Amino acid sequence: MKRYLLLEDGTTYEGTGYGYEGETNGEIVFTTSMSGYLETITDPSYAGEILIFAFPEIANYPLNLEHMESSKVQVAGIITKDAHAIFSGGESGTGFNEFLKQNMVPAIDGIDTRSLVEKIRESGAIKGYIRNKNEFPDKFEDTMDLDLVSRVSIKKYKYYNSGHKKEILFIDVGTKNSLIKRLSETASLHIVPYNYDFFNIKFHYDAIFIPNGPGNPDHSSLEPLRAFIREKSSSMPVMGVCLGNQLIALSMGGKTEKMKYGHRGINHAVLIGNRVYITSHNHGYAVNGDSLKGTCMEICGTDINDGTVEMIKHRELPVFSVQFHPEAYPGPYDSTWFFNDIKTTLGEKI
Ligand SMILES: NC(=O)CC[C@H](N)C(=O)O
Repeated sequence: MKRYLLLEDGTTYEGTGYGYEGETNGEIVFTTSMSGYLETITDPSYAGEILIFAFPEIANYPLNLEHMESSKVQVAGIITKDAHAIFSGGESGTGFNEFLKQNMVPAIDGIDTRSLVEKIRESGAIKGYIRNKNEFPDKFEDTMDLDLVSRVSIKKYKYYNSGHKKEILFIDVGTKNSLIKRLSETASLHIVPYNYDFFNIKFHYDAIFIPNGPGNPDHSSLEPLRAFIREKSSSMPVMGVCLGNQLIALSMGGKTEKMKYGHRGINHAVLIGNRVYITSHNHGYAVNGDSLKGTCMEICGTDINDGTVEMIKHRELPVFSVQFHPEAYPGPYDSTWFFNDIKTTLGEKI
């Protein structure tokens, strides 16, 4: 079945449709990961985004549903060069095509993803539609302006007792399962929605953690959360990953900005101190380094290729966060020391 990718700049790409038969729209972004396709498409940070796999062969190994990073596929759509879409097998017995149908996510294959990625590298992330007809919509919606966190955040408080005495207030702005798993190796978790009644919390907790999540970190719906981080950071450890890192920077008087086309992939080199770590990335926004001047936060890690701020910490207090993904999934384990830092911050032995 023919399907079309329609871009805001007037370009049309024709391909073969697979997955769900409806249409979709979003910001078109690309990942350079060669593996971990299931972990990637189920990461809630991708809400509102149509994902191009820059690596040509995708879904060429079976789905193992245990590797899902949330309960469903979160990308708005998928663009591939050569997806092994009907490949079935593995524990689930479900092929990629069938899985995307069940998850109501449209995909398009046979696209010249190399030229598309080059276009985005030149002009920046672009809005687009995947449609069954070659007909441009009246308007290209800016999905990054939407309150995406409300779509993916947990709806009700949940206690995750991992047998550890220390307790973390884990604010779910769109977490990946692997982050919950990694943190639960250090503490029990009070997992709360992003819009929880933060100033009336009755239970005890020793630290706050804010994970990854979709959309613009400066969105107005996140202001009560930023105010809470601002207030609590003077009295207890606050740590974060990706969206969490951006929210901490904003809370402390810094600014964030939209990147030209973001970082999405699993081999981004980050310099921290005098060491380079190969890290997993998925971000379209970044902390503006200059905006931290005169604040209590300092930059302690940057991306080697473009200087993007990748780690910040408080000059005096135990408040620190990373833009990259130390939990990997998918990605290399170079930066798992981040979880040891959390452990020692909580007074636990490594
Ligand atoms: N993975 C994330 O947490 C992404 C954070 C934010 N939505 C961004 O794109 O930069």
